[in-house]
Amino acid sequence: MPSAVTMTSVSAQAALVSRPRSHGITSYGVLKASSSSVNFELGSSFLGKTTSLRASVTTRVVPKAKSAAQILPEASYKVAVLGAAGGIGQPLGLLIKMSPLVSELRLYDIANVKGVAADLSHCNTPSQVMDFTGPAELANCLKGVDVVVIPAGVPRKPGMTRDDLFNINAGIVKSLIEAVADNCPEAFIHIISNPVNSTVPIAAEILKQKGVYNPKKLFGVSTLDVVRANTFVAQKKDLKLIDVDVPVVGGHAGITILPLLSKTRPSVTFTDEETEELTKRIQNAGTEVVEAKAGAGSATLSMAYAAARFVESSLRALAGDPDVYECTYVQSELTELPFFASRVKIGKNGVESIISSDLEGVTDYEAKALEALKPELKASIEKGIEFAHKQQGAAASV
Ligand SMILES: NC(=O)C1=CN([C@@H]2O[C@H](COP(=O)(O)OP(=O)(O)OC[C@H]3O[C@@H](n4cnc5c(N)ncnc54)[C@H](O)[C@@H]3O)[C@@H](O)[C@H]2O)C=CC1
Ligand SMILES: O=C([O-])CC(=O)C(=O)O
Repeated sequence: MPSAVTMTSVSAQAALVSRPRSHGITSYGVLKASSSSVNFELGSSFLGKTTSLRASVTTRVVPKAKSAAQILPEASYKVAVLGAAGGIGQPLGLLIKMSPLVSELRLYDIANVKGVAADLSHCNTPSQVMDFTGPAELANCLKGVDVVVIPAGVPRKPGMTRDDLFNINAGIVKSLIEAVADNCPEAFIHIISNPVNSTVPIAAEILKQKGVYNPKKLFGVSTLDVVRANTFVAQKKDLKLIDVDVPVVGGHAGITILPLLSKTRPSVTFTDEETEELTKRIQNAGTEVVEAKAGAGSATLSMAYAAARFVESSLRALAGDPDVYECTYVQSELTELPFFASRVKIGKNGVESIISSDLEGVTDYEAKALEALKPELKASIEKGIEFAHKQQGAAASV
């Protein structure tokens, strides 16, 4: 049975909830994307910092006046993590537990989740932690949630590509998405499980088969590519990290990861050698971690950080922040491919618009890299769709 370990402490909440001065949305500043179009002043975050974030997309959005309820938002969102006892799931649970916007943190895994939940529940932050083990408890985990994050599945070992995970992870994602479709079809769905280039199309097909597909609410989490690009560029160019924002488009594997360095904010120039070196490093950063871990898995901590940022952005969008932009892999008409990662504007109902300007006026290097990634990304998308169709055919013939 699912168990709930409640922690309620008004003082804990007061310690965490920031009091934004110029904007109505509470957030913990370090996880906020720096891709907003207005200047924010966030009050004290859980790290006690005041962070000012600069404009970095071209369209200026003027925030509307807020009602009293919006100025003091409550921790009111329910977030489920599927695969919560894993390498990503555990630190991700911790970071979500620290969010002042979350009222319930529901942790699901096929094993070992009870201990993770008991442990996290002792943190004196607003959310209630609940644990759910195994398929029999999955429906209860999902009912009524606002955001579902899926890091369930096996990670790479040295020598493997992300596509080598397809045979195991495709089936895991399929079964979890079926449960999402049955229990919380309105939720934002964040897919972390690799190969993201294929698992997102699988999820879309399963949701279609169930008659509940909403392309605005299905997101492949490619935030880690942006996080890495921002870090590496800031290091290379000796820039203040919080200011740097590099859009990363395409997909989430090898050459399909395309950082648009020419679109870096603040504007910065790169030599051809720097462009080549940074692009390759960003594309191979996952492999860099896989090799350093030498068989013990792939990126977990930086991934949890990136996923928590994407959750936080989604919750701010749900709470009415009019200024939420993230790069994410979604159904898209930006190119001839049906799924493509790019910067999108996220609102209460999911993707509000796909930002096309990042693909305009790119360098020759970027234009060539964009053409070069398309065949691989197309094949990965088709592989996912074909898998979902075959599964449907097999189910129908039983
Ligand atoms: N999108 C991205 O940028 C990134 C994606 N990943 C991917 O995330 C996935 C997870 O990585 P780790 O957490 O390191 O792996 P892990 O093996 O440490 O954890 C995976 C967890 O999933 C659970 N699990 C397996 N089958 C499940 C099912 N049917 N239902 C619920 N839970 C299930 C396992 O029990 C385990 O606790 C991998 O596929 C990895 O490639 C990793 C890093 C970055
Ligand atoms: O490299 C991997 O297998 C995990 C991953 O997607 C990343 O770290 O970007």
